[in-house]
Amino acid sequence: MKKGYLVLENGEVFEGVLPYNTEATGEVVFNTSMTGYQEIISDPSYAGQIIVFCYPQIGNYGLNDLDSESEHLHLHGVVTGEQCDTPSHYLSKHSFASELSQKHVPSLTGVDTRALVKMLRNHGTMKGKIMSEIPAGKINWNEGNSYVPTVSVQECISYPNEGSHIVLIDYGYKKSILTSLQSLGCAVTVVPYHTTFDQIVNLNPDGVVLSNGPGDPEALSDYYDTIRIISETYPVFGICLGHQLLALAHGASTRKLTFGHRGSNHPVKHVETSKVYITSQNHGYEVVQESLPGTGFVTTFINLNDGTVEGLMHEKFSIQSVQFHPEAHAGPSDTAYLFDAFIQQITRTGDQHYAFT
Ligand SMILES: NC(=O)CC[C@H](N)C(=O)O
Repeated sequence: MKKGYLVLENGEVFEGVLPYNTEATGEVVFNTSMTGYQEIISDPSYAGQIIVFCYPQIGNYGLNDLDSESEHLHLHGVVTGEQCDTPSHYLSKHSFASELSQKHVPSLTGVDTRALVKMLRNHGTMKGKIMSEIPAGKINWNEGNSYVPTVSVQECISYPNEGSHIVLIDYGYKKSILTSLQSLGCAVTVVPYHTTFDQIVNLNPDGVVLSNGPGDPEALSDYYDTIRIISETYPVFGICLGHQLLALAHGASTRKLTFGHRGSNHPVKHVETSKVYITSQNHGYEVVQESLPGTGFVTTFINLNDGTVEGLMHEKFSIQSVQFHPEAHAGPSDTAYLFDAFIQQITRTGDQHYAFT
């Protein structure tokens, strides 16, 4: 295999090998999950990013036909310590390396990921390039931060069912959000990120879910007004990017975390009950706690590692949101009950503020 390099914005270079010859540019982020690499690489929220896997060997149980979170891979690249090319699992259909090469995702392996992650933790997330040679001249680091249009559906897609009708606004939704709603009997209509309020009214939903998605939530500022009106009209549940957008739409602010939360074991505390849940997370931005007074939002969950906001509930409107992933995949399903709580909230009349406990 050919030598390759991860060249970082701060000038640091990490050497590895290129399983095949490709180049990539993206925001270099790390994920601490020990398992779940198939779900992680297929999560559309990673669009525009190069994922460094902290776990030393990736690929040993292969990839199957069930666990992908989207049909296409939207991430820009993958960095690993070691890739296993001889997977062993009864459901395995192909190897990690073959999935990446077939779907044209650049990867670099044989990298000292421990040193790389330590550096990212100290210096913060930064851009990087996977390259076959270290360039002599200056690198152009300008890359877009607006990946939602590339991952969202182009047209509405309906999934009929007997129960409540949920409109899922797609900023890059994970399949598990759809299946979590379907498993509760919900009929789901997935709609593009730019769907107008009137178009949503025409769909006559019982509730609206705002999905996860890639990039800086402020890149979607054109849609704050629509999101605010939707959330003042229908019961709404926001997940990750959806949570950030709800906060922004109601006047709160967001900011970038130094190195983000990406992994399958992030502890959060439910403020009202002090119960602790282990959650799946993948985000680089946070809702700023100090920006919440006056917005009508109260904090429902906090992250026990760094005290950041992990959940919100509106005092007046039927709005709940979480920064973590109740659909799990990859990760524990401790908070899967939140989908159920949302549907119960919709079906109860006159009880807008069903507590998420
Ligand atoms: N998974 C997500 O929805 C991520 C939200 C946002 N792109 C962030 O990184 O914070």
